[in-house]
Amino acid sequence: MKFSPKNSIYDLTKLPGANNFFGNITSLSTYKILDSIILEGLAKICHSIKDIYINCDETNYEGWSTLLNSQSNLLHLKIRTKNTNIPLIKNALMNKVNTLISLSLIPICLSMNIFINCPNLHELEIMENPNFVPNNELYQFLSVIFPNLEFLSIKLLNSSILFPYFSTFIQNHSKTLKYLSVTCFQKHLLIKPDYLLTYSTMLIEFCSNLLEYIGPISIKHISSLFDQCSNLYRISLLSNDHYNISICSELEEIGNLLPKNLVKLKIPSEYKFTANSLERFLQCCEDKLVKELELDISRYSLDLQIILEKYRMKGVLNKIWTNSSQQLSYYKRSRYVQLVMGPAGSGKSTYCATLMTHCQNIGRTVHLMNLDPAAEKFEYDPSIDIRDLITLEDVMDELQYGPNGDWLEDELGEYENDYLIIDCQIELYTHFPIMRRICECLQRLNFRICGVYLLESQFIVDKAKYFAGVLSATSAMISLEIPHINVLSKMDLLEPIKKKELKRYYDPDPTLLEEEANASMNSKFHNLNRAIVQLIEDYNMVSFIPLNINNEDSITAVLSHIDNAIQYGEDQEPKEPKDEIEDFEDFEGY
Ligand SMILES: Nc1nc2c(ncn2[C@@H]2O[C@H](COP(=O)(O)OP(=O)(O)OP(=O)(O)O)[C@@H](O)[C@H]2O)c(=O)[nH]1
Repeated sequence: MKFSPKNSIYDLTKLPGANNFFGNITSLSTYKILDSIILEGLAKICHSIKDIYINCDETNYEGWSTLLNSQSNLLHLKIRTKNTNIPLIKNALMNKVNTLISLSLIPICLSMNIFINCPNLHELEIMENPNFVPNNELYQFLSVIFPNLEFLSIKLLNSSILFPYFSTFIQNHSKTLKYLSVTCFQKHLLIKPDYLLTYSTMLIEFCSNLLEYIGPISIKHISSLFDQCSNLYRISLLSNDHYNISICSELEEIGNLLPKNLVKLKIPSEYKFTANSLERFLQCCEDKLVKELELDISRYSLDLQIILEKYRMKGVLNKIWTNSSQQLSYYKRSRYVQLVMGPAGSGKSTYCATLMTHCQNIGRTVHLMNLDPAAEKFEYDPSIDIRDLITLEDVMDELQYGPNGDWLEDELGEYENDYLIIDCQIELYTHFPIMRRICECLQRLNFRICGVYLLESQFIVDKAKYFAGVLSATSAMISLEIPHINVLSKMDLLEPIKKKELKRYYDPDPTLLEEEANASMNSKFHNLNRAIVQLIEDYNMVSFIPLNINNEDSITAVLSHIDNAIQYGEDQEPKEPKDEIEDFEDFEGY
């Protein structure tokens, strides 16, 4: 059982049934929050926590200390904090860590000598601490051998003075290590060249068991790495330099020495090569590789694009990763769009702003796109703005002027994390075929589109307005031919009694509604009501999701319906070192 407490002033253990409910917790994590009352309460009833994740920068660790003291079988410990030393946690962990299987300290924030006796340690992730002067305890820790260590991830300062010690630590574990990641949380590693040479020699001499390697290697050792570590199936090289370095001959050599199971190769953008050497490399891939290759070369000049496309078509490259600023035009990754529609005042702009905030909070990148030349101000600056192409004055001068496909394609090409939210004006999809053209353009650019149609909840309880709303939503759905979700906006304004009544409309039975509508209308409208109900039934797609913008769960529910409609997340890539490095940029402020 997992438990992630949110901030609360209550002792949860006083709740009825708490012993049964919380007593079985095996995994506990807190995020940015440290509530001693909760943790001390849990300490009384939870004694079988195996997996602990402490993520906070506060200084009061009383609660965690009490909780850790009451545990006897810790297997996984993860700590993220900007604090440089946390003696309370250190004391609580004393003699409690010898059962650990995995340990992650980002950055190192405890005296490492408490971890010297962890015979079962299988995974270790540590980050150098810029404010933690290396002390004898750390050197001592780096001289210990953990007989079961298979996964090792080390994050360094860019010119780490500890690098040689880490290098020795790696060598000492070379027999068991399968996964090794040596990265830097700033953009560039700048290890002294002679340190790097010694490290590279060590790596190829001792670490032939590696299955995955992320880290630096001296240029002159690149081909030996491929030759000696023939079990590698994922390799991400990190440059140890700011400058461009030519690796033409190395690239050709690598081709001849490819580990046959290689599925991922990442070459840093500082490494340059010619189209000819790339072609020779890919030729070898075609001949030797058993599996398809995912290649991230962070380069995309036209000559390289043509060659890459040729080998992609042959299936040698299943994916081509690009860096953030540009994209390969043929790279068919999925991208996503929400077209937010609805009558004037239904809450479209408010919905867009709410979603932007929500996505920011959960760490999702989304961009706002404005298609309204008359728009004046936004809570979030649009990433793509029609006002860059056309002003309201232009529109008035030349009424025929609509969004221009070339402009749209140019703008859309810029985004790597492509999730766009487009705030649409009602005229765009009802009066002109422009929205359909935009949808076609987006689909050509490999966007998956979901229409999100907002209707005000207050109006919907009135049958006549319900029919009108459903017809306008259906008209948008039919004219655009894209997956479509109806959202009932402004639920926070609805009285509780009306909310109950509204539930019938979430997934309505049109026949019932027809009877109710007929009861309050003149009989000459009954045929019309019948025809509308028939239409709704034919499309069988009219249902509504309520949205209360003041309730995070409600926003999450709406977003997950939309994600489901466009299958967002289905082909998201795992986080790569580049992303991880960026994650730690906030440590630069130490
Ligand atoms: N209480 C509450 N007010 C809302 C909500 N959504 C929108 N509003 C208010 O309703 C009014 C119209 O909202 P907008 O987001 O501008 O609506 P819109 O659909 O973008 O309007 P147009 O741009 O004219 O088409 C504003 O005063 C908003 O503050 C909501 O969920 N709850």
